[in-house]
Amino acid sequence: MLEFISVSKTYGKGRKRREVLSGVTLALPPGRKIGLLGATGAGKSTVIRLLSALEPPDEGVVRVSGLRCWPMSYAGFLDRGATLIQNARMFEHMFGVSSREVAEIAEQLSGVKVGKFKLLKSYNKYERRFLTLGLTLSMQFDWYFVDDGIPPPPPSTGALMDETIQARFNEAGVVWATRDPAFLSGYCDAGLVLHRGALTFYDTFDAASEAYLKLNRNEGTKRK
Ligand SMILES: Nc1ncnc2c1ncn2[C@@H]1O[C@H](COP(=O)(O)OP(=O)(O)OP(=O)(O)O)[C@@H](O)[C@H]1O
Repeated sequence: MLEFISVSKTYGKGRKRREVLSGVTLALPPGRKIGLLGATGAGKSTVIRLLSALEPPDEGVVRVSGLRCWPMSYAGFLDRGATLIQNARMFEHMFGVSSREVAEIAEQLSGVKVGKFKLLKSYNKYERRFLTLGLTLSMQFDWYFVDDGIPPPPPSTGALMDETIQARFNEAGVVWATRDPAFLSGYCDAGLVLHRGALTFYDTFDAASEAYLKLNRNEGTKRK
């Protein structure tokens, strides 16, 4: 379970004050594929950062059972001044997994020729992006988060990367943020709708899409 208990989050002050979440309480069941729907600027990225613990709430508590991964496109967990195996050792330290296995999986998924003493900052940006994604997918988490999209996989190992993403996601809960419900239809089996500080869970993705589209239509009518 991943829970928000009376969670509030606000940016800015005075006229620039922007309340993204206003006292939200909800529980996300484990193992579900949850589409997070919100208009541009509604706060989807903020919700993803709160869910994945990259950012704390101003008020309230985020409670989780199981291991949370960082968002799929996040690279801030890497030490660019260290080698791949040194980064993998951090995984061993934090999660108790084998660093050798982590490094091997990351290398295989990335399709990058890894140098034993080569620091991550010495790879080119594509190689580093592929190694980052490889490390992210090197172990199984209980929750995954996608903000809009997954970074494009390397051409040489794209199929293996896609297969691995599918396998990891199948064994976990996923929260995937998008503005466009059509993009996630057929994949998600539950939904969250974010609108003006309120975040609502729907037990089916169709119900969430319908509620989201209705809110957008109403906003459109108000603006006319
Ligand atoms: N670190 C920050 N400091 C100040 N304001 C912020 C910060 N992060 C987000 N905001 C503001 O909070 C609001 C929600 O931003 P957020 O990026 O979470 O929305 P979003 O739904 O992901 O947007 P988009 O669909 O454009 O990606 C926006 O008004 C944004 O300007």
